[in-house]
Amino acid sequence: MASLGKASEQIVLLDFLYPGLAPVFSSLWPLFNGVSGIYTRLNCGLLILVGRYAVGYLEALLEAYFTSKIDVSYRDEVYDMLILWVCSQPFAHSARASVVEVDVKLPTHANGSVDKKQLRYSPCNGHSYFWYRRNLFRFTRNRSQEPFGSMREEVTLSYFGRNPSVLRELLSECRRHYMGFIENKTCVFEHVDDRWKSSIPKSKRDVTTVVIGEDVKKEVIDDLAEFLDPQMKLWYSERSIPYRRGYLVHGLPGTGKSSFSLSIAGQFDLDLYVLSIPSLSDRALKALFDELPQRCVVLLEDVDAVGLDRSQGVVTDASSDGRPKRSAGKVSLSTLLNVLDGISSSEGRVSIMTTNHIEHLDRALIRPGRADKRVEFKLTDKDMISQLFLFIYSSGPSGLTQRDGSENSASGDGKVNVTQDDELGQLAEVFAAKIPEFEFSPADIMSFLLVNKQSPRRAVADVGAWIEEIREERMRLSRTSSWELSDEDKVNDP
Ligand SMILES: Nc1ncnc2c1ncn2[C@@H]1O[C@H](COP(=O)(O)OP(=O)(O)OP(=O)(O)O)[C@@H](O)[C@H]1O
Repeated sequence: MASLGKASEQIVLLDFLYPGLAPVFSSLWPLFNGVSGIYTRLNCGLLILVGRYAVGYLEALLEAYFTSKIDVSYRDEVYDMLILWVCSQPFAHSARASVVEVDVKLPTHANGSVDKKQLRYSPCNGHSYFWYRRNLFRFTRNRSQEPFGSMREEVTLSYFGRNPSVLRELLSECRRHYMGFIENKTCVFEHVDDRWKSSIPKSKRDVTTVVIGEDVKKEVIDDLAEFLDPQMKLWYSERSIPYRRGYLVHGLPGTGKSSFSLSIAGQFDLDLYVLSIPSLSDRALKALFDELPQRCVVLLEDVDAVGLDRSQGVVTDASSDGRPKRSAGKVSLSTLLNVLDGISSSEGRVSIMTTNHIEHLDRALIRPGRADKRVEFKLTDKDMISQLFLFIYSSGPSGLTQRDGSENSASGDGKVNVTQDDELGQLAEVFAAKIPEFEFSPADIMSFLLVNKQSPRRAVADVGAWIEEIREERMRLSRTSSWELSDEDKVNDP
């Protein structure tokens, strides 16, 4: 009796502190005191259920009438903007549930160094609350697995208030943060199945660093500058001409086709969307083209891998003129033709198709309108070789020059010796004279020069031996492939 009296005193006290909750306390009291009969337990269960429902109801009420929210599409670049900002905020580091990744988008320090393999934490699978400009926000991110194994994310940003402009302010801040991050970089998008995903932004590559014939370079750049002129869009629309421009860049491997595409995207401050034709299906190609933004460069690599049955739109091993096709891709020619000049194609789009085998392309693909200009990237001539030499050994904008510690060094005292510009010019000429024209690609020459980047004199001295080495290696490779071919013939030959 004494304990019951004490209990009711305490319940009265609790009721005083939390008015209206006396029935709840009196139901729970026996449980805390070990006097838990069946009715008490039932009461508790019921209370928990009602409590849960009430909390859910209150949450829904709060969300419906007192919060503003924005759903952020995982497929959109704004997702990258938000996540980049979130990762830089203190609340991201204290989230109880988070995703950890090696930070591949780490900014490089001013001196060019990077802190290797830093970890990046971002809240995931739950809510995170944070304050921004005296407003309380909630960041919700949930990951789930899609039927075909790919990951899907749902991201929502909400704010406890009814003014949606506060949310937009925060997103503008994320955008500013992101724009600072991609300054002087080219945003490159690659495809994951039928979705675009941004990859690490690449430092803008100056067009002068891609050594091709100056006339070819100038022709393309002038043409593109004219096309992208703000007045041009109107000019095209007044004449009902689709506002698009297409280039076909062909040449042997390693002649700079991809590098040039990246550099012109950077030069005109356009994003680059890269499609590797051999790895695509018709469905994915259509979906990806549908999602291209206005004013961008879309790079279609290895278009010779496209299937060539134009009439049925199915992939076969034969070209439209009946010739056997070297290799058939999963993308049919009809689909590629359709997406290139379909009605829904994005305005202001610049497409660059690259191929190592122009002779395998169907005429329909390279007709004007789809490929307005054809550009051939050639193997190196004397001029290109000496340009590559000067490009490697001249001092860059940072003032960093090559050092020459070779035995032939002018000082001869073992000290590092910087080659003078006029001497460098002479060395470039000697170097170019030693290499036969149109035998090596710029990539071949670059790889040799990079090995000798500390010493232009050693490069000049060793280039003869390198040529012999490459020729022998090519001979060996061609013998191996012809043996493989004859083995295949034997198998096919009954
Ligand atoms: N003309 C060039 N000027 C400067 N560097 C070049 C040039 N061509 C190739 N390189 C260098 O060689 C490498 C490969 O070049 P790139 O990928 O642009 O060639 P590609 O023609 O696209 O080759 P592929 O046909 O095999 O895709 C790059 O690192 C690039 O810097």
